[in-house]
Amino acid sequence: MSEALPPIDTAKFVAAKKAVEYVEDGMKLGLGTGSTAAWMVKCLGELVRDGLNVVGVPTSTRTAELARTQGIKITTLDEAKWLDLTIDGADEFDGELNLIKGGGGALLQEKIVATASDQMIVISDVSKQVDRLGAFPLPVEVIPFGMKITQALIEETLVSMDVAGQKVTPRMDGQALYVTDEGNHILDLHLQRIGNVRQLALVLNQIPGVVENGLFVDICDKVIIGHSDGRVQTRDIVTGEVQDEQIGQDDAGNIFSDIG
Ligand SMILES: O=C[C@H](O)[C@H](O)[C@H](O)COP(=O)(O)O
Repeated sequence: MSEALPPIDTAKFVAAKKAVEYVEDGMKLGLGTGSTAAWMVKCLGELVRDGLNVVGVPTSTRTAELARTQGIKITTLDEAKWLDLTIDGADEFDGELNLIKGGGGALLQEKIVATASDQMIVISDVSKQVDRLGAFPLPVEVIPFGMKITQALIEETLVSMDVAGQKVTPRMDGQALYVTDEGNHILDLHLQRIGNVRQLALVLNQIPGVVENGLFVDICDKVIIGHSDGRVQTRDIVTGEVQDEQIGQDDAGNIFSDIG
């Protein structure tokens, strides 16, 4: 049964629907994490049930569970070795398709998987598009041992780099520290605006105790931006091409999805 979606879900759904058009039979796919990526997994599940043969490497236990319920074959990155395409969401993206990721805590596996892919497509609603990254708190995954020292070293580094804001807060899950799929914690860096994204990404990873940061630089090739009226815009950073189109509408102009 066709069902009209609320505006934010429509934007995510149409971006996801467009992204799976890039999936070809036989591909090895990185499956992202988050509410937008979940739409992509559902759209992919529909194609798989129609006979598409793909194997997916999930970037979190949440995505692995969803992929299984959708009937998508999954494997590990080590088994797959290299991937054709990763499709994932983002918390922010700029004009060069640099990203902030990790709002859902999955940045480490997401970065490993995207880096091990020929291509990364980001799917997003238009609200994540920014001139400069940094309004969204930058997640940094740190090991539990000596976490307070790691936090202090990050704060010192931010001061020395003169990055605006500089408040660092441990991510919580109720009363306890948030624990990632890898058993680590997350520090959220409230920076407001990041001047030199590339430099900050490199410097953060030099600090002992930091496992990975949520800045994705030179990893994303294409962004598909969904709008609540069903329009999608696809921007390719490699070719510079920009394409606009309309996705799935009924006669009354409602965007619909048969995907449960
Ligand atoms: O850790 C989570 C991921 O990086 C997500 O892709 C990101 O937070 C965007 O999630 P959503 O699509 O739910 O906004």
